[in-house]
Amino acid sequence: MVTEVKQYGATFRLDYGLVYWNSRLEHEHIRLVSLFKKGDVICDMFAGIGPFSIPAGQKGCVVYANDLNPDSILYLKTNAKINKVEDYIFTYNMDARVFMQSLMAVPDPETKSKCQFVAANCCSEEMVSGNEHSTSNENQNDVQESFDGSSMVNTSAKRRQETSNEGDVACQEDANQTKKRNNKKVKSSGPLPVKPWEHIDHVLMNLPASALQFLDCFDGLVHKRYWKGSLPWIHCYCFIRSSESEESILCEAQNKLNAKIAEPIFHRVRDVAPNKAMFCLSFRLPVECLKEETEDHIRSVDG
Ligand SMILES: C[S@@+](CC[C@H](N)C(=O)[O-])C[C@H]1O[C@@H](n2cnc3c(N)ncnc32)[C@H](O)[C@@H]1O
Repeated sequence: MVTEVKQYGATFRLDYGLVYWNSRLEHEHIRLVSLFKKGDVICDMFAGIGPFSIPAGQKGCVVYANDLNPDSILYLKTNAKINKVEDYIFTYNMDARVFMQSLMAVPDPETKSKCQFVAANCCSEEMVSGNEHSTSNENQNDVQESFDGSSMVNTSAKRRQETSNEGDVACQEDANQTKKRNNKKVKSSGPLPVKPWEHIDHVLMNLPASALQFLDCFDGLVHKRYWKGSLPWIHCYCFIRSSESEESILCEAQNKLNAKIAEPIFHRVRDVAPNKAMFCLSFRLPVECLKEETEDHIRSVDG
């Protein structure tokens, strides 16, 4: 049965028989979205019908939202329209691991001509001065679920400060750069372009029964050479049973990442059974997870 529910001013249409919905997560949805800033790039690996993605879009974040269930994606698209944030939310229907790998793949120069064609069809009027993809305002959403790289170039939010490859990727953005960026004149009301392989602010992993198992996809996912600014926050949901501890979960996460997590934050979301609670483990992606390019790869990508 199709029904509508409201959370923090957003409306969600859904069919309980076809998609996941849990009203008891409302506080958690609000808590996490309150961490996002306007213009942030969000990657929602297990988006469902959008209880994180929709309010993030309402905040002016650009969201790459994925779910394996095609019905979830249908309702997510519907909900993006109902809440008038379809320009900010880009939907994908695939396994979360494949989604992340595709999203973070640096486009190959061999596909460049195709990329430019896609860019010409999708780019919302370009937005900021000096953007080499400046073009028309048509069919902005036609590039959803396309992973040829340039679709991403033209579908998202804010510009990042340029940092040298040797620079400290984990450092905070320079305040002046942020101010300059915010002062740029925006012709369109939609989001500004971003390349996800250059910057993502937050990755959401709300699949508590198995999200930890997906952390291995971050090992070597981010290309050090192309990344700009701070490394992303990963918010990975999990269950902790009475036989387990935060330390054992952290150990599991680190094993999957193949890197040590500095300053992990465990947030208790709710008790789901007498001996089982849902937690959110948040941490910055460790620098050790970054991929160093080989000389051959650099030559091939740079042409
Ligand atoms: C617990 S629900 C969370 C949905 C939403 N984020 C929320 O907070 O309500 C997990 C979602 O992950 C999706 N899912 C399960 N396995 C997946 C996979 N391998 N890749 C992508 N999505 C998956 C399910 O279809 C479901 O919508």
